[in-house]
Amino acid sequence: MQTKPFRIGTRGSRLALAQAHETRDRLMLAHGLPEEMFEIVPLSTAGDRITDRALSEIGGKGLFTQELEDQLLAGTLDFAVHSAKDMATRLPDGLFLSAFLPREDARDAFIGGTAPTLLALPEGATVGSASLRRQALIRRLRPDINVIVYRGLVETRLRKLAEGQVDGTLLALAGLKRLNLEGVATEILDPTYFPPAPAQGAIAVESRIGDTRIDALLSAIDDQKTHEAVTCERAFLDTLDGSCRTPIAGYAISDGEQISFSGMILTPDGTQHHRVFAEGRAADAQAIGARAGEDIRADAAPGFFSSWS
Ligand SMILES: NCc1[nH]cc(CCC(=O)O)c1CC(=O)O
Repeated sequence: MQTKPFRIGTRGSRLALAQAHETRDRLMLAHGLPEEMFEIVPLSTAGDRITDRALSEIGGKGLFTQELEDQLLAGTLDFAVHSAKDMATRLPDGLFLSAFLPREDARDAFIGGTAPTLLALPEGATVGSASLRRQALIRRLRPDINVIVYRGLVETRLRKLAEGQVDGTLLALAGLKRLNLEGVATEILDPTYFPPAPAQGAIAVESRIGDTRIDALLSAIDDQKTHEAVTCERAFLDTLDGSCRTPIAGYAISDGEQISFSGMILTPDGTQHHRVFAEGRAADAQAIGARAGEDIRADAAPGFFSSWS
């Protein structure tokens, strides 16, 4: 009988803490365990400390996860809770994504200052986003808009908007909902023309391969449909580029039997894009995503990827 509390690693941002708490609450409910059996351990990561440069410039997704992963491997954490979207597609040896919580709304939200919708913004308006996917999608729809790099916590970005530094910004609706801030959204973007990032809206739990005690704990809260959808989207991303240096969107829906996937790649200036659609058995989620990545790569002209540099 386990007596020491399980140690749950998380980043220290309000969004990360909300996600760690949701995971803990689900585990308490699933196993009938008291709160004292879980200790939430917030850690500051390099990605949290460096907020003035684009992620793609400073080394990508690993910056948000390395401290947590080091402590998982050292055994000082039992598992870590992450936004699945922030996870690199290749994890350090010995670790895996063991569970996914039921997905929150995967769509992007527009938060407008000077106009309520992206299309209603005045000519030449400034929109803040650090995501290459959002930047490219904005430029595709509104080439006149001046897109500026805009990083930091959800709260910081909303403050800059309130101060008038930008005319609007984009955030994942999922993050806003988890912070009880969805009321700030002035438009919810249709995934058909503004497709979300792979794994957006999903919470992933990372743990050690072969830790059967933790596997048994976490399997009770794993949502199979989310697991399948995110597996498909991450396989697509991995086939194209596991980092966050390229504008890539991917969104899958699984009903537990069948999965359907749509993906999109863009040039950073938004002038060119390609789309792919795929469907098949949910059990083949990984292969379907990987195949869709190969198909879209074959469809793009040879110069498409090299023009990104
Ligand atoms: N890259 C930061 C990040 N990682 C996950 C979310 C939102 C929550 C989610 O997608 O699950 C955000 C902020 C945002 O994109 O608005």
